[in-house]
Amino acid sequence: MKLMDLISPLLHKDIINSDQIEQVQIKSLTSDSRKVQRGSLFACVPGHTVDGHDYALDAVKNGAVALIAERRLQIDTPQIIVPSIQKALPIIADKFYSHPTRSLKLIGITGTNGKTTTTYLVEKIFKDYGKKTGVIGTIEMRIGEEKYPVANTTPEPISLQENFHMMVEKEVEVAVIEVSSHALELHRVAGCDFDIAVFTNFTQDHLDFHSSLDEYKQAKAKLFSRLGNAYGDYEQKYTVLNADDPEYSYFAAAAIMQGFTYGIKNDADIKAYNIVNRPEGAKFTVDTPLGSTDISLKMSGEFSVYNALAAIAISLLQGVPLTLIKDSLEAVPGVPGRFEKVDVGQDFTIIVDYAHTADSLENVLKTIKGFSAKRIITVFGCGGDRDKSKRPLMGNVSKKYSDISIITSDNPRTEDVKSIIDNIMVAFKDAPDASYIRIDDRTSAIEHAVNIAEKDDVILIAGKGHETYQIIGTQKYDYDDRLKAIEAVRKKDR
Ligand SMILES: CC(=O)N[C@H]1[C@@H](OP(=O)(O)OP(=O)(O)OC[C@H]2O[C@@H](n3ccc(=O)[nH]c3=O)[C@H](O)[C@@H]2O)O[C@H](CO)[C@@H](O)[C@@H]1O[C@H](C)C(=O)N[C@@H](C)C(=O)N[C@H](CCC(=O)O)C(=O)O
Ligand SMILES: Nc1ncnc2c1ncn2[C@@H]1O[C@H](COP(=O)(O)OP(=O)(O)OP(=O)(O)O)[C@@H](O)[C@H]1O
Ligand SMILES: N[C@H](CCC[C@H](N)C(=O)O)C(=O)O
Ligand SMILES: [Mg+2]
Repeated sequence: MKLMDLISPLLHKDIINSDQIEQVQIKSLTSDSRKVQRGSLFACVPGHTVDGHDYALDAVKNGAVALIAERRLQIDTPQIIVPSIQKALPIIADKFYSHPTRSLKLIGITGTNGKTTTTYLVEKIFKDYGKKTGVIGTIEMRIGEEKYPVANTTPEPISLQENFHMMVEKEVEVAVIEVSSHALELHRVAGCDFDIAVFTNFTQDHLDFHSSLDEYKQAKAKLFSRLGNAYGDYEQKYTVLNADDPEYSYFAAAAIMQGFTYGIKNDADIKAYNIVNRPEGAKFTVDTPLGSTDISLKMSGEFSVYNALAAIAISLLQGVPLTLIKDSLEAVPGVPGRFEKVDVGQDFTIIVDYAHTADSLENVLKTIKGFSAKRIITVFGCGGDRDKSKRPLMGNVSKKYSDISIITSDNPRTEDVKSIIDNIMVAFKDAPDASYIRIDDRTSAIEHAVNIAEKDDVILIAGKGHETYQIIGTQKYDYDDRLKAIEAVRKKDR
C-alpha cells in the first residue's frame, strides 16, 4: 500500500523528508523494531518500560522505509509525526488490513470476570452450528482448530488487526474476543466493527491502571457507547447485558443499541431458575423469547450459569436454535484453568482456578462450600505490578470461606514478593493461627496444602489457572499450578 494512501485518514500529521515519500510502498506494519522487515512502516510507541522512539534507528537498519512517531527524529527516513500514536495506530492498522472486522460477525465481551469462559462457550456453539470461528483472549488466539500465543487478553492495534485479517483470509465467519478495560482505554480496539457487545459483570480489578472504579467502569462502557453509532438499516448491532449486575443500568444507558438481557434474580430476556449447584456441574432451567429448556453444565457454580446465559443470548441473537445451544453447552468439558480439577487418584479434591479478584475468589469459594462437606484449603497470592488494594480484600474472602488459607506468591513481577504477601496478611491479623499459614514459595505452598489434606477435603489453588509461567522480575519461568499439584500428590504418596 502506498504510504500516502495509508496515512490519508490521519488529519493532523507532519510529514518529514516529504521529498522521498511519494513513492514509498508499505509492505508491513510493526511497533517492534525486532520484527521489522524490508518495507515496514515502524511505529514508535512510548511504552511503560522503554520508548519505541529509541528503536527507530534499529528499525531503519532492519529495513523500515518509513516511521510514524510523536516527535521528529534525527533520521533521514520519511517520518509521519502525529499528536497521538495510540489514536493513529488503530486507524492505519485497520486500513492497512482492509477493515477486516467488517467481514466478520464480531462479538466483543467485556466485564471483570467471565470473559474467557464465555468465549469458549460461544466458540463451541458456533462451531456446532457449522460456522468457522475465531477467538482472541487471555489464553490464546484460536482460528478454527489452530492455536496462536498472544501477549495480551486484547492485543495492541497492529497485532489485533493483523489477527483479524488472518481470520478473514482463513474464512472465519464468527469471531469472539475479550475486550479488556485496558484495551478500551488505550484504543486497542478502535476501528473494530463490533456486531454484539457483551457485559458480564463489574467488580473491582485493575486499579493499578485505572485511577478509580469509576474510571474503570467508564472505560468498559466505551464498548457499548461506541456500538452502532452509524445507525442504519444495515446489519443490526446488539447488546447482551447482565441484568443482575448492580451496574446494569449504567451499561444499558451507555448503549443506543438494543439486545437481550440475561439473569437469575431480576427480570431478563434470558432467565435461569431451578438452579442446582453440584460438584459435577450446575443444572438449570432457562426461559428465553425463543423457548425454554433445561441445561446441565459440566461447570459448577452460579457464575457458570451466568456465563452460559450470556452465551445463550449471543447465540439466539444470531439465529442459533435453542436445542443446538443446549447440546453444545452441555458438551463443554470446562475451560483451561477455570475450576479445573486435578485428579491423580488422591482421596481429596484439587481445583485449580484463575480467580485473582475478591469477587471471583468469592464466587469460586461459595461454589465449593455449596457442595463440600469437609475442609476447604485455599492456596492463593496476588500479582505484582497490579492492583494493590485488592490484596487484603482477597485475604478477607479466603479467611471467610476457607478452613485453612495458605498465602503465597503469584506473579510478583518487579515487586518484592514479601511486600505483596504482607499486603494480603493484613486480613489475617485477627485470625486464629490454625486458620492460615504464609509460605512465600508457591511450590512449597501447594506441597503443604497437599500434605495436610485429609480425605474429602477440597484444595483450591487460585490466581494462575491456565498460566504455564511465573513472572519474577521481568523474566517468565516455566510454572504450572496443575503440574505442581500432581507432583505434590505423587510425592505425598511415596
Ligand atoms: C503494561 C502494559 O500494558 N504493557 C504492554 C506494552 O508493553 P510495554 O509498554 O512494557 O512495552 P515496552 O517494552 O515499554 O516497549 C515500548 C515499545 O517499544 C518497542 N520496542 C521495545 C524493545 C525493542 O527492542 N524494540 C522495540 O521496538 C515495543 O514493541 C513497544 O512498542 O506493550 C506490549 C506490546 O503491545 C504489551 O504486550 C504489554 O502488555 C503487558 C504484557 C501487560 O501485562 N499488559 C497488561 C497490563 C494488560 O494490557 N492487561 C490487559 C488486561 C489483562 C486481563 O485482565 O486479562 C490486556 O488486555 O492484556
Ligand atoms: N461470571 C462470573 N462472575 C464472577 N466470577 C467468575 C465468572 N466467571 C468466572 N469467574 C471466576 O473468575 C475467574 C476468571 O474467569 P475468566 O477467566 O472467564 O474471566 P476473565 O474476564 O477472562 O478474566 P481476565 O479479565 O483476568 O481475563 C474464573 O477462574 C472464576 O474464578
Ligand atoms: N492476565 C491478567 C491477570 C493475571 C492474574 C494473576 N496471575 C496476576 O499475575 O496478577 C493480568 O495480567 O493482569
Ligand atoms: Mg480473560
